[in-house]
Amino acid sequence: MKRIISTQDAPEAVGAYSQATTNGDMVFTAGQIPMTPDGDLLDDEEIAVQTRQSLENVKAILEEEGLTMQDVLKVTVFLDDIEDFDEMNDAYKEYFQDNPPARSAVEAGNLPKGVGVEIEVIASSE
Ligand SMILES: C=C(N)C(=O)O
Repeated sequence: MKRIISTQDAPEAVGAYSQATTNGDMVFTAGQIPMTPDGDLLDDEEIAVQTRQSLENVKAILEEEGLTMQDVLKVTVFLDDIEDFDEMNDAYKEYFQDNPPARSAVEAGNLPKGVGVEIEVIASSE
């Protein structure tokens, strides 16, 4: 059965979605943008900073469900500008050093709130 995951350690949704959902096994996070849990938008920060905040939000949501970044199976990274790929990737590596999950990284352009990056993951407790 679908269950909503919610934590105050990640920013509230900026639209009509939940921070994450689970069926008790798989966890699907919403795309996390570089916004602090207090609601401060880091859209003017460099892409490395935006990437780290997005991944900190992912981490907090997973922790709410008792999972860690090691439990992530798949990541999708949406970039406003694919030219930011290398900078994003360098910051990203800090969170996934060994046995990194599968990942897709694409230029989406015009991300919500004018941010440079949005990151969503699928994780599993199994
Ligand atoms: C930021 C989002 N994840 C959204 O608007 O769907």
